[in-house]
Amino acid sequence: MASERVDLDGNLIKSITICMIGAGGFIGSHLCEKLMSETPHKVLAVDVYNDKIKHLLEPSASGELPWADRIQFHRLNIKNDSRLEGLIKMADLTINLAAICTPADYNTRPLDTIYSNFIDALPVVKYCSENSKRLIHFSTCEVYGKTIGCFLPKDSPLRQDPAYYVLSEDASPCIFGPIEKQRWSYACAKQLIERLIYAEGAENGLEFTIVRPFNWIGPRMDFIPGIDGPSEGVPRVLACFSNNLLRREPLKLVDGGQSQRTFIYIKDAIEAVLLMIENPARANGQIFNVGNPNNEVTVKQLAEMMTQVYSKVSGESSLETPTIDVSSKEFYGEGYDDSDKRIPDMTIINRQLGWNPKTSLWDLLESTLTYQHRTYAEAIKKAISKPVAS
Ligand SMILES: NC(=O)c1ccc[n+]([C@@H]2O[C@H](COP(=O)([O-])OP(=O)(O)OC[C@H]3O[C@@H](n4cnc5c(N)ncnc54)[C@H](O)[C@@H]3O)[C@@H](O)[C@H]2O)c1
Ligand SMILES: O=C(O)[C@H]1O[C@H](OP(=O)(O)OP(=O)(O)OC[C@H]2O[C@@H](n3ccc(=O)[nH]c3=O)[C@H](O)[C@@H]2O)[C@H](O)[C@@H](O)[C@@H]1O
Repeated sequence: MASERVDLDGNLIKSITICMIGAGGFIGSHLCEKLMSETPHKVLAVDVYNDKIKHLLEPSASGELPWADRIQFHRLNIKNDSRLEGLIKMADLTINLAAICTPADYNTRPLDTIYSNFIDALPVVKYCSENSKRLIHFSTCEVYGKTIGCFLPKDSPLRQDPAYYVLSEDASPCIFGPIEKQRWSYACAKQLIERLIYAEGAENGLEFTIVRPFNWIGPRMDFIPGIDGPSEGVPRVLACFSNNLLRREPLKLVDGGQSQRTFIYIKDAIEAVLLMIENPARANGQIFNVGNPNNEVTVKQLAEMMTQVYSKVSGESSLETPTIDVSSKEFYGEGYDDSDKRIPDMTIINRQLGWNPKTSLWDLLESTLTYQHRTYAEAIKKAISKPVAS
């Protein structure tokens, strides 16, 4: 099967070795799964954790692990480990996913956020450039910040004009709030590393691709507080709302849940990444939005849909008051701010890779919440029934 695979231009795809940094996270775990089950490529998986890829590293009960010789886990922190350059040299391609990327951290741990997203990524870029290795770097749709439209008067008809809100890689400006709104520490660090990578390409010939994910969601995203993550931790919205539904608590709508997002199923997004990996001639030198413009909702609508879907998959009735409003200051603390709306322009990824997302929001929530229920419902029940220590 594997030897007959061809790229978008009809050329045979050669097997390569990929150094994947942050392979133990949400996106990394899905990308490793895809590479193991559908391609002949080898992965040097780098992370400080491997819980989310354990099933790919250890034989199942039947003793089978068909890709055992194609994936190796290297537990290391890229902040301070001299083995990193050796791993990048051994690989044909490096994919960097490592980052602090949960909004609750941006305003409360701004230094860690900036170091993680800019300083810690510097050696990765440097080693790729010096050793003439290809780099796929994960940035974010947050580099666009706010839309131009949100600065127009509330009743301006221009707010309905896509020119004022669709986010295009080669045309949209990056609009952040003031420095005291530390929310933007993440977006700003990601923007600077994008500019550095772009400059390495322009001045030193680095072969790079930059990915800007737009709210990729699915199984294994983040953690459920108190079950497989800290009780006081605040994950991204999918896990926050899943946690509320599992515990039969109202879902918290930050500032009324009026912000808009487009959500894409992780499995659709991973197809796009695989196309980038296997079509370097079409992906090098490009910045790609990867999202699903058809799946736009306000956060409030997301909460309502998740409540309905969870009721269907769990068989439990929903609460009489399924949501409550909470201020951003109360929920995230001082210095929070928000992106108002995020619609990706798909022109470049369509043209270069012919890729389009497939899964509707309802369908992706149904498979994701089925997973959440199956994985966590029992553990939550046990945790809730434990007597609280006095
Ligand atoms: N999930 C999304 O929708 C989304 C959206 C925009 C951008 N991104 C970007 O994609 C990348 C991956 O996101 P994710 O959702 O998989 O996040 P994640 O937190 O699940 O994964 C990141 C992984 O990187 C590892 N890591 C962090 N610092 C490290 C270090 N110093 N050394 C070694 N490993 C380290 C973490 O342990 C974690 O496993 C990030 O760069 C993020 O900014 C993701
Ligand atoms: O996923 C992305 O594309 C990018 O955006 C995310 O940022 P954001 O979408 O703001 O993060 P979420 O935590 O998923 O929040 C989405 C929205 O839901 C709201 N929210 C979150 C949690 C909650 O319980 N209630 C609630 O109303 C937030 O205020 C925000 O408006 C993160 O910054 C990154 O993972 C990533 O770079």
